[in-house]
Amino acid sequence: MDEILSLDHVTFTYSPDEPDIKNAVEDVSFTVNEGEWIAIVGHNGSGKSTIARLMNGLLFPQQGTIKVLNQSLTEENLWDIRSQMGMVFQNPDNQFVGATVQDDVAFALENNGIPYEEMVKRVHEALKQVKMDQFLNHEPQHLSGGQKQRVAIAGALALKPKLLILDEATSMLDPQGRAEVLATVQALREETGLTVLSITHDLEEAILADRMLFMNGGKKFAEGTPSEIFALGDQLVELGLDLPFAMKLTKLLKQNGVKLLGEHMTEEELVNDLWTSNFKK
Ligand SMILES: Nc1ncnc2c1ncn2[C@@H]1O[C@H](COP(=O)(O)OP(=O)(O)OP(=O)(O)O)[C@@H](O)[C@H]1O
Repeated sequence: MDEILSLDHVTFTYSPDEPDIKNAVEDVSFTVNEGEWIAIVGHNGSGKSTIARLMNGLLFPQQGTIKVLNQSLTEENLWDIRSQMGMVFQNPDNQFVGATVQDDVAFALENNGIPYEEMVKRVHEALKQVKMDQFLNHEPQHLSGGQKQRVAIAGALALKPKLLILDEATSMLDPQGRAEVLATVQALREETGLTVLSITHDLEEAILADRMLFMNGGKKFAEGTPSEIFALGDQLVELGLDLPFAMKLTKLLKQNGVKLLGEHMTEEELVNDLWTSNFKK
């Protein structure tokens, strides 16, 4: 599998002249391979946003290396490397630059000097991929939060990035908007094999990833599949993370003597187990 991004023993401090202040990111290594969805989780101050800024070249580490497509990220190749990464941020209202949906998606293409016909084609394709092609001429203020984030994803996709980074991209949305955005990302992965890195507080989002990195106090506390990470159970809670709803309910049901075969991360799995273990004849 091709490596898209890697951090190798990366350490960063916002206060290099003050050794008493803890590093924001300390000795963190991980790799994102082509086609994977990696989720970085952790409570406030655990270093997630700093990692996002480091990956995007807004900050440079004091120690360690960051590679994108096997190229070390430096001030010289920053713009070239950035163009390979599509980023979607937290606030849907801060990301719109165009007066209409299509202007917005076209904006970065225009800045990158993409010829007009190619630009029109890419805008249509990208909006179709996020199922917003019927909104071409809509004004952003008339869209829901979920729709705005889908347009932001289209804006990133139009540049044909190697990696889509979602930086708390669902955290300001209502449950419906969040579900819409996550379904869009899942569909894109199935249809195009898109590589995704999401930075999130939302464990329901992290469950969808192939692998999770759990940050604590600037360090990588654990890395594994969602099942491996959630198997840490109470340790996660002690370190400030809430467990997914289905896991909490499974625990309570078991404590109350309800027969269940396993632990469950999703409501669907839990319902299936409840049904087979208790009602199915
Ligand atoms: N601009 C800054 N200047 C100085 N210290 C900072 C700055 N930004 C973050 N920090 C510190 O770096 C550490 C990691 O913060 P970071 O914002 O990366 O964590 P986070 O996991 O993204 O938190 P949150 O979920 O609240 O955004 C914290 O101790 C934080 O106080």
